This record gives sequence, structure tokens and C-alpha cells, in this order.
Amino acid sequence: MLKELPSLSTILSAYASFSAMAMLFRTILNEMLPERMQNYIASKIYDFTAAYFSSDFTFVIEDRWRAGYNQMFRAAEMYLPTIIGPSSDSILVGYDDSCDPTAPPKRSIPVDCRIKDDYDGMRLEWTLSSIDPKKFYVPPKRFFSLTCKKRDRERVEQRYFPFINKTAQEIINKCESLSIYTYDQECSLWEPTVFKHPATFETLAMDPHLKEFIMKDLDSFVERKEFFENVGRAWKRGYLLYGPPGTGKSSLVAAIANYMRYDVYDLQFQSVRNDSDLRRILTSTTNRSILLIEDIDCGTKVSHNRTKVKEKGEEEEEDDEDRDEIKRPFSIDPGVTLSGLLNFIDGLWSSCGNERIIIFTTNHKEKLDPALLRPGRMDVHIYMGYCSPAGFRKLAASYLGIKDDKRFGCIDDMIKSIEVTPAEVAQQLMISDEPEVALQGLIEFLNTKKDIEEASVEEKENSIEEEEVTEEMEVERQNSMLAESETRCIYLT
Ligand SMILES: Nc1ncnc2c1ncn2[C@@H]1O[C@H](COP(=O)(O)OP(=O)(O)OP(=O)(O)O)[C@@H](O)[C@H]1O
Repeated sequence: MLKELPSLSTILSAYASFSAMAMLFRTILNEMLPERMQNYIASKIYDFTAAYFSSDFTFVIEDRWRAGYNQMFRAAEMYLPTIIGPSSDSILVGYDDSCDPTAPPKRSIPVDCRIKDDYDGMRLEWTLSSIDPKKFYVPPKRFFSLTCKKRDRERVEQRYFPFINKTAQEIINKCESLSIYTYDQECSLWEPTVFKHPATFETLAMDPHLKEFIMKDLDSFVERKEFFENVGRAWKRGYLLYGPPGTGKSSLVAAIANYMRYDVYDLQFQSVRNDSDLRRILTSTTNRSILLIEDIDCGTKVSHNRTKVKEKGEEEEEDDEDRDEIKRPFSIDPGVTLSGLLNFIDGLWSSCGNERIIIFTTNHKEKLDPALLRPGRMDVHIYMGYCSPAGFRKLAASYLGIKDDKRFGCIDDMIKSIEVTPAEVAQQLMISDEPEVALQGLIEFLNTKKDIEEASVEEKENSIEEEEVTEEMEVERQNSMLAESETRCIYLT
């Protein structure tokens, strides 16, 4: 039996010739194949053997899912900092404006750090990776890799992922600070900042019925998820706030954000290159948020003017400032079109995302394209008007802490007859902490405003009268010329 086994010298010589062959093969490969090709082959061999022999399974969760933001990625971003333990080798920490600097810093996940988690007897390992794109305007691609045992794969999908989503939602609900995002065109990213606006429905000076209507509308929007599904509509609500400057449109947006506890995405149209850019920007906002586009009339005006430039070329009569504004972006990009925007409001793209509020504000509703005002486009149109006596009382209560004063009657009468904005009233009430001084200052301000208004009305009437007189004189002059020519004609014949 032992005789049948090869001798030690035979084994050693076989090993030596195999090693020599392998070295020869490797040298030939090194000589003949470029380094990149060698690496590729090596990685393929490694992947094949690792997949075959490994008992691990990896889930990859990218930051984007199809055209939108990946909610699973966001949930992991919220959940993982809560489980970073002693086994992790690094952690990101920092403070934002809302933090008490004496409290421990907030945590986040560093790139390439391994985070271990145990759930229901499963051993799980997370890693965040980031890939820099070659194009400077494309943001880095980030993704989580979650490794588990192959046998646990189904349990991870069925139980662990829903658990993470639920925990992330609880964290968001508990989170005290809201964020306001502005779009950074250079990095193609929404930049968050802590949103701490003091405006609430309580502090807003506006018609109490309108206030109640808006609050009820918001409540019913949140509760009607199933209704939206049943009627086949996207779970969205659109508000158009219009009215003169300083009547509280921005304050109402802040009050809505505070009431709903939604983050705000504040989009400047000027920072959007074109419709596909707009689509990407809008789909990368998260659910339970407010998309705010202020002064929507300015955005659409730019796009109309661009069309004009296209059609007419550089017209002489356009003033220099306008021409500069129009030529610059047009030469780079076609800009946002109205149809691009409408497509997102109620077109096919409107179904991207859930529980979203879209708010447009404008000082000039009449300048808006009728397509934007058509029924079904913006669900609720809210007029923010000049200050009313009830509004003044609300401001007096907030700014001076008083509910009544002997000057209130006089101020009410003046406010009824003068167009004064809540911003103007608030500014006067801030002049002093002493109610008498502040109210007296307001009365003087209203008197001055009344005088100016009366003077401008008088001036207008005078100019209308003057215009009428000039028109009459012109008609008379033409009549007399006609009569003269007729006389001449008669004379000639
Ligand atoms: N209705 C209001 N209730 C309480 N405060 C108000 C109201 N309107 C205006 N203010 C005060 O005036 C300031 C300016 O108001 P706000 O910016 O909300 O007006 P706006 O209508 O959005 O103006 P614009 O059209 O110029 O953006 C606010 O900071 C707030 O203090």
C-alpha cells in the first residue's frame, strides 16, 4: 500500500516544476498583458471564487432610486448614527446652529467606516462609500453596502429594512429642528440649513376665517392618504399665495412649515439650467416637505423673454439691464419652460414622491400665465391683503403684548381707509417697547401715509383732467382743421 504512494522526492520535484510553470506563466502574462487587463482578470477570478465560496450576501443601497431620492438610503442615514458603538473605528461629529454647544455633538456616518449591527440574531455590517464623478457638475455617488449571511437575506428584506424605515420615521418625528434647503447649482446639491422661523399661525396677522380654513385644509391633506390613492391623484397639495409685498406670504410659508413640521426646499428659478435640471432637482427633494418657489412671476417672465430673444433677435428697444439678464443664461441653456414646470405640478412627474406641499408666491397674480391658474393646477389660491383692524390687533398683541388701548378705535378707522401692509404696521410697533409711544408712532405714520395717498390721488385726478383737456383741445384743433379744409374744398369747388 505504502509502495503505491509517490516518494517525497517525487512530490518535491512535481511541486518545483509546477512552481516553475506558474512563474513562467506569470512572467508571460506580465510581459504580454497591460497592467489594467491583469487587474481586471485578477478581480474577476477573485469575484468568482469569493461568490462561490463566501457565505455572505451584500445589499447595495444607492442615494438615488430611479429618478428620485432613495428613501431607504435616507432612512439608513438617520438610523445608523444611533447604533454606532465601540466596535466602529471612526465617526463623524459636528454641531449645527440648533445645537447647544455644551451638549454632546451630533453624529453622522463617515465614508468607508464599518458599522456593525445585531438584529434578531443576525450579524450585519454597513459601509458607506462615495464615488467621485468625472464631471464637475455631477454630485458624488454615495451608497451603503449592507452585508449579511446568505441565509439571512430574506429576513433582512422582510423585517430589517422595514424596521429601519420605521425607526428613521420615529427619529424624524422626534427631531426638534427643521431644515431649509437651498439649491447649490455648482455642486448640484440641496444645501440644508437649520430652519428656525418664529412665525406660527398664532402670530400671523390675517383673517381668522382664512387662517382656520388653511389649517383645516392642511389637516385634511395629511389624513387623506387613502383618498388620494382611491381617486388616483398624487398625494400633493398646491398653494398659490398672492398679494402686495409685505403682506405675510413668506411668513405664512414659515407658519405652514412649523405647523406641519415639514422641511422647506426653497428653489430660485434663476439657478435652474433647463427642464431636465428642474426635474432632477425636484425629484431629489424628500417626502413630507414643502417646495417653495417665490416670486413665480419673475421666473416665468425670464422664460418668456428668452423666447422673445429667440424669435426677434436682439431688439433695440429692450433696455440694457434686461438684455444682459436674458442673453447670459440663454447663451448657455434654454432655461425652465412653463410646460416643464406644469409637468411637475400635475403632469406625469407629479406622481413622484408623497405628502408634498408645493407653494408658489407672487406679488402679481395677473402676470402669471393662465395655464398656471387653471383649476386643478394649484389647489388653493390665497390672497394676502393689506392689514385689517383684526390683523392690527393681532400684531399689537404679539409685538406689544396688549389686547386693548384707547387709541385702538382711531387706528382701526385709519387702517380701514388706508392701504397699509402688516409689515409696515409691524415695523412701527417695533419702534418702542412702550405701547403709548409705539401706538402714537403708528398713528403718525398712518397720518403721513394718508396725506401721501391723498396727494397722489389728487395728482392723478389732475393729470387725468389735464389729459382730458388736452384731448378736447386736440379734437377741437382737428375739427377746426377739418372745417377749414372743408371750407377750402367748398371754396375750391
Ligand atoms: N400677516 C402678517 N402677520 C404677521 N407679520 C407679518 C405679516 N405680514 C408681514 N409681517 C411681518 O413683515 C415681515 C415681512 O413679511 P413677509 O416677508 O412675510 O411678506 P411677503 O408678503 O412675503 O413680502 P414679499 O412679497 O416682499 O416677499 C415679516 O418678517 C413679518 O414680521
